[in-house]
Amino acid sequence: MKLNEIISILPFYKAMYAVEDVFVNEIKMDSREVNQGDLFICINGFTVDGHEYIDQAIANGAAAILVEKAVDTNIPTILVPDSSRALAMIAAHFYHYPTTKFPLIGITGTNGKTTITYLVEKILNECNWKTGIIGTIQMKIGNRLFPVQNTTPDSLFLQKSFHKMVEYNVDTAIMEVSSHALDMGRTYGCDFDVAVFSNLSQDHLDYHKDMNDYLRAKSLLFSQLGNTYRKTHPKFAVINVDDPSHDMIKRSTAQHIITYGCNTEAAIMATDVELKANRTIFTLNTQVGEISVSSMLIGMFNVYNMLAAVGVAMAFHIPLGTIKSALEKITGISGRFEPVGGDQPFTTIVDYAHTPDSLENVLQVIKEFAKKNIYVVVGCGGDRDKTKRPQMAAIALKYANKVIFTSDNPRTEDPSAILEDMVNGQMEKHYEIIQDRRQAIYRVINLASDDDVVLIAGKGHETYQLIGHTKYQFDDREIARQAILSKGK
Ligand SMILES: CC(=O)N[C@H]1[C@@H](OP(=O)(O)OP(=O)(O)OC[C@H]2O[C@@H](n3ccc(=O)[nH]c3=O)[C@H](O)[C@@H]2O)O[C@H](CO)[C@@H](O)[C@@H]1O[C@H](C)C(=O)N[C@@H](C)C(=O)N[C@H](CCC(=O)O)C(=O)O
Ligand SMILES: Nc1ncnc2c1ncn2[C@@H]1O[C@H](COP(=O)(O)OP(=O)(O)OP(=O)(O)O)[C@@H](O)[C@H]1O
Ligand SMILES: N[C@H](CCC[C@H](N)C(=O)O)C(=O)O
Ligand SMILES: [Mg+2]
Repeated sequence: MKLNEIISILPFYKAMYAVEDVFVNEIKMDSREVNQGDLFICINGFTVDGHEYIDQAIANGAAAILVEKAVDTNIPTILVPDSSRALAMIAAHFYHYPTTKFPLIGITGTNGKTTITYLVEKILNECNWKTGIIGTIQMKIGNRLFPVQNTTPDSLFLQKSFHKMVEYNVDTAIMEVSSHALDMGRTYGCDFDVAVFSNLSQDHLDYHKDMNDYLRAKSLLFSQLGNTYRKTHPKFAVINVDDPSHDMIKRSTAQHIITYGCNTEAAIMATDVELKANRTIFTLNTQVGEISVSSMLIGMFNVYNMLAAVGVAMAFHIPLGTIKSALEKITGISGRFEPVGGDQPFTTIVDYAHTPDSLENVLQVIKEFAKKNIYVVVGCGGDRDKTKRPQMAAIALKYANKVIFTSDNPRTEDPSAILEDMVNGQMEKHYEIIQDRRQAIYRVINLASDDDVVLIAGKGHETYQLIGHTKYQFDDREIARQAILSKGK
């Protein structure tokens, strides 16, 4: 695309050097990835300032650069007030507004986003729709998998990926939308058709200044819903009305609302809920009828996740029978309440609970069904909300007979300082601290005997441990399996 066509969508800019005949091959925001003929967009990040890498981008062959600070260059340079915003608009334009070509579903909330994404995928696949997914575990286009660095990647990665989805002819795309992404504008330029709100509880107070600010960020998905009119079908906000924050979310959108819940009157409700150790049965009540559902997903929180997915299905007029058959086929979601092992006389569960609310939810389910002792291995991530550390520790101690506190992803923090934040001031003392996560898992598996339940929380599907800036190969499920095999040898 020609540079002057790319910048034609920007309301304000100042161009230095002639831009008329410059052809742009690709858009890049990382100087290390720039190739001959690319447009390099300088982003002032949290760690470094992209403007510092202009020379490298030029040496790699950049045809032009876009900046938000005056710089001295000898190639076509575009100066804008805000290069992150410009990047989002330019990326959408460069890739021909891919999200106007299929319905886009965005899912936000503190817990349940990944789970709901895969439930929605299953329902849509049941209708033989081709789907694309972007979220915590990976990007998935049809059956092709791609790694992602963030739950919601930056605007350039997003628009490029949606373009791939158009090429693959997806019928719809489903994505998790994190509060960070909304706050940083990674989803500017996305044309959402359905937005889901699952719940709000404490997390990310390292980034958001308080819970109100966190909620404000979440609400941006709903104010962004339907702000373009390229698509003709109606837009929907799917909202959990049992969550105390639902009202603020409702007030953030001018679009149609589909409510769901169990305790408050809603368009979609679950009644006669039977929570069993290996199954969840409920009556699904909707405005088009009711049907019974028997799911292999465990726990009340998964009833809510299923209702959210039903809300999305309702926005697309998917028949109840199809929804039921999809929900009943799902055996589980990677790293979410995932059983490990098989023949051992105790139960081992790996779960991605890394917030106080999710840990409490999962432990409530385990408490309900555990016949004997409950053992928990848990830690907290470094460079993340410190205030959740003592809360998660207290929750683990409240439900478990013994807790092994260990490292999660310490990142750049001292692992022993994170553990100190967790245990400092705890009244209950039935815990051990084993910083090395592998040893902690071996210890807990050795402790377990007949009919006990072991919960290994926090890392779920993750296949690495991030210590300092290094990613080490690490998978809780793999280590737990090895520990079970070697137990008693
Ligand atoms: C705090 C934060 O969100 N940081 C994100 C941000 O990184 P950053 O601002 O530090 O980037 P930077 O390293 O300063 O680089 C600035 C610019 O210089 C460029 N650069 C850099 C080096 C170089 O040699 N040349 C060069 O051009 C970079 O490409 C970039 O354009 O931009 C990066 C690229 O988009 C993100 O990957 C990164 O997410 C980091 C990894 C992260 O951990 N983010 C977390 C907090 C996050 O966003 N989490 C939410 C999920 C939360 C949840 O749901 O629980 C998420 O959506 O993932
Ligand atoms: N609706 C829910 N309410 C509370 N806890 C939940 C809910 N759904 C799942 N959980 C718990 O939260 C954990 C994470 O679930 P999931 O990965 O679906 O959430 P997420 O919102 O995608 O998380 P992330 O913010 O890391 O992307 C699960 O392993 C489970 O312990
Ligand atoms: N999306 C969450 C994931 C946390 C997972 C946990 N294992 C950790 O590293 O803290 C975050 O980036 O805060
Ligand atoms: Mg997720």
